[in-house]
Amino acid sequence: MVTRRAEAAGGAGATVDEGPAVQDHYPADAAHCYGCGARNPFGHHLKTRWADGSRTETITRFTPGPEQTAMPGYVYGGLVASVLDCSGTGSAALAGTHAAGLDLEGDGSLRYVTGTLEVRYQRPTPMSVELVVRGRVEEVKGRKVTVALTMTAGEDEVASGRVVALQLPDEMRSS
Ligand SMILES: CCCCCCCCCCCCCCCC(=O)SCCNC(=O)CCNC(=O)[C@H](O)C(C)(C)COP(=O)(O)OP(=O)(O)OC[C@H]1O[C@@H](n2cnc3c(N)ncnc32)[C@H](O)[C@@H]1OP(=O)(O)O
Repeated sequence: MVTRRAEAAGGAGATVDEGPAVQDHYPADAAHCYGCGARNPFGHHLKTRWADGSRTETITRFTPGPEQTAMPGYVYGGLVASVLDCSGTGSAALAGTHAAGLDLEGDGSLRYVTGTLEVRYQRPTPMSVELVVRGRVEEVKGRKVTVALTMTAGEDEVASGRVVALQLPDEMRSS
């Protein structure tokens, strides 16, 4: 378990980053994703966790490097979209697995793909600063989960968006 205390997340002593990362519980045959797959040696290896006990808010962290530059000192927008994307599908997996009454560590995670990704670039995103993505689960409806996302760099909200994720159909899983 990773526990981090972050004043920025809700005042002194607020506890965030509790519990297991959903990506560590993806089935091995569905863990190759560039953004979030543990089995992709070239990917981001994002880790998404419940932010607190409410099971509605998630948190994902990523620090970009110089190879992800748009212009000197600032992050490529496609990278921002990619991090929001897999933060969204990870949040959907947490929410869908929880809604199905499954235990992440005992049963593993359900797997979701992106149906729709919306991104609003609010400010230039600074390089080499930890980006913190917070997800808010808006709806779990059948196989579909909608997640609202914000990305902050330090004190600044640099991007926001929304992911509609669909539980991976069995035929895609076996292909
Ligand atoms: C991807 C390759 C996997 C290979 C297998 C290996 C496993 C590896 C795991 C992959 C992990 C990647 C995680 C990282 C994120 C990505 O990068 S995923 C890659 C990008 N995404 C894609 O390629 C997905 C392409 N799209 C599709 O395959 C299909 O359109 C989908 C998304 C599976 C949906 O098809 P479907 O399951 O037949 O959906 P359907 O039953 O028609 O609709 C169900 C509900 O969803 C809604 N819906 C359907 N499509 C959409 C949509 N696009 N937007 C919003 N709502 C939608 C419908 O309106 C309906 O809503 P309700 O009426 O119930 O309210």
